Amino acid sequence: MSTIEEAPPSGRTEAPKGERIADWADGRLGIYNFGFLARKVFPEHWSFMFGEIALYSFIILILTGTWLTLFFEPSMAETVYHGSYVPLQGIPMSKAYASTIDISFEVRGGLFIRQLHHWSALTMIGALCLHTLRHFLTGSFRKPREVNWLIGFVILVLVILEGFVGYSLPDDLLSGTGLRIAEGVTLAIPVVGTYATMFLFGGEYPGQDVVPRFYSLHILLIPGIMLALTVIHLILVFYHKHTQFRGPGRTENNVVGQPLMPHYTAKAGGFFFLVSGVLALTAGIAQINPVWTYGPYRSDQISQGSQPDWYMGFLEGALRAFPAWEWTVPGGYTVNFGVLIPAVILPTLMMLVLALWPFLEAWVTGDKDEHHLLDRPRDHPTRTAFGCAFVALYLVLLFGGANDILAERFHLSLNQITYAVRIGFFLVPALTYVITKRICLGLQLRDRDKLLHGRETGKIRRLPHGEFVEVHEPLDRGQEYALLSREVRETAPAPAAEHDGVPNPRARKEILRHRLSRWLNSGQIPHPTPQEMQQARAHLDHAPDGHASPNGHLDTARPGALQPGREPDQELH
Ligand code: HEM
Ligand code: HEM
Repeated sequence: MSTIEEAPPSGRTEAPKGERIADWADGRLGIYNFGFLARKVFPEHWSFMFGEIALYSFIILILTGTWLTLFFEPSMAETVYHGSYVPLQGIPMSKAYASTIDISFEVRGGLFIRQLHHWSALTMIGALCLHTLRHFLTGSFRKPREVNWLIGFVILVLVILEGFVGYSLPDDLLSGTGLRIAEGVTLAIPVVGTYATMFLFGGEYPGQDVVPRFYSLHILLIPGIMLALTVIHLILVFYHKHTQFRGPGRTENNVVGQPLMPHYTAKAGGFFFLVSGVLALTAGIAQINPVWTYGPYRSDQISQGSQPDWYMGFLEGALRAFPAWEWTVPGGYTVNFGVLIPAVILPTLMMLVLALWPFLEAWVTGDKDEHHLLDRPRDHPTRTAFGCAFVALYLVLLFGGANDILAERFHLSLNQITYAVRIGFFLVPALTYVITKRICLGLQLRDRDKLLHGRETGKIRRLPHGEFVEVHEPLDRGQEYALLSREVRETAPAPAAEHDGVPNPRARKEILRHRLSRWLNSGQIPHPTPQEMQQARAHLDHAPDGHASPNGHLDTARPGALQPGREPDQELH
């Protein structure tokens, strides 16, 4: 006979407290509808962390910047310094400069927060440049992410502007020198330059308005737009889902990785504290922008060895290296090419290429497909070489911006450095292009070699007849798949000169496209054929001392077919 035992009454008449709070919130905010976000999948790769570093530095900038607003006085009204920094005692200066000195020496923790703000700014811009480079080199900007690339690009321009504007706020001799250059550059813009300068400075340079104006831009307008764009940027990353590198089980239709809750949240949270910790440590021990040593700004003075923050250095270099060309237009107007070309036209062209690259590439390749799998930089040698040449050009100009420091430290002639920068401007990017392309081709050949002959293990064996051989191990199935799944791109066909006896009206445009597409797709080492793979495998299997291949035939026609089951989670597009 069986008895039914009833559980003793728990005494609980309502749901647990946590559930009640959740129900309460759901009734008002509909939070249960967002449950799917918890299962959002994030693939893992070290290069994805640059965006996170930028985000965390931005958060620290907002926090430290808000703190600085409590003590900084954005005014160019004159005051006389009577604070604790003796060398500046009794010196007239603007209130902006005096308040920056006070933040540094009078306010408790002020110097630390100022330095944390400045180091976070430098780190954020550095991380964003690497973030941009990683997207460029892996082709993540292709359809459907072109708009997100453009949004990112606008953020990049804004953050550089924000950095420059913030750097100008303390009104010290160094930042004033930077502002003086900005004035010169604005003046060099034909037709509107003079009006734009008057508008910017509220009259003749330096005037009384520039610091309060820059202050509004720095704490309100620019960070406000940046924040809004960053939110849209991240929503779009969620919406498009993340890209991923090729590998077993990874297709154009899924994302394989760790879910947002709890893995990614825990990891990202830890990483936030790590980034903050490193920034705080740097701010605590590494001095940056010691404005008290420069003194207040005076338009008749300039300090020796003036250098902007690193991200503005390329403009400085371009200005220093460009010849002082001028052209006086009939009527008595002077066009200052020596400033206009290096400081306005050159950076605008560089920025345009960067902003429009996804659209140029899509037009040249005629590719209308969505891409969620990333290219390895070596597999797209022309794009990679172009990106590296771009970085090389930037670095040459950055180097040129430090010509006085280099001349002084290394006892070189300033003029020789300037000539080296002029030659390097053309030569270094061209050499970088050629060398990078060769490296990419070499790496592709190595991949092919690995597929056909296995991985070199570094183990040397002696055969019975005395010969020494290196043991080659076949790649495991996952590695083999990742290498073989590389996309083979096709070149746009050469256009016909005429159709049915009628000249093709779009022939010139199509020829241009065909040539560009040939250039862009050049340097693709073909995959080994199935016969080559079979022969190589047979050879490896029977090699005197190689390991037997564990692999059977690799089915590359079904990319999703290989599911090693190592990854914990996946999401479909
Ligand atoms: C991406 C965002 C930002 C960047 C790149 C940035 C950059 C900078 C830089 C380089 C300085 C000069 C620091 C120095 O004196 O050594 C500065 C100063 C300043 N920033 Fe920011 N900033 C950002 C956001 C903000 C925000 C959001 C606020 C306020 C809400 C803010 C408030 C200030 C103030 C008050 C100063 C003047 C104080 C001083 O120079 O010590 N900043 N900023
Ligand atoms: C405040 C500035 C920015 C923040 C906080 C930010 C953050 C992020 C994060 C966290 C991701 C996902 C992780 C990753 O793929 O690395 C991402 C993706 C992306 N970012 Fe940014 N980003 C910023 C600026 C930029 C810039 C300057 C560009 C390029 C010009 C850019 C282009 C992209 C693209 C195309 C993706 C999608 C790629 C993918 O899904 O794999 N972002 N961003």
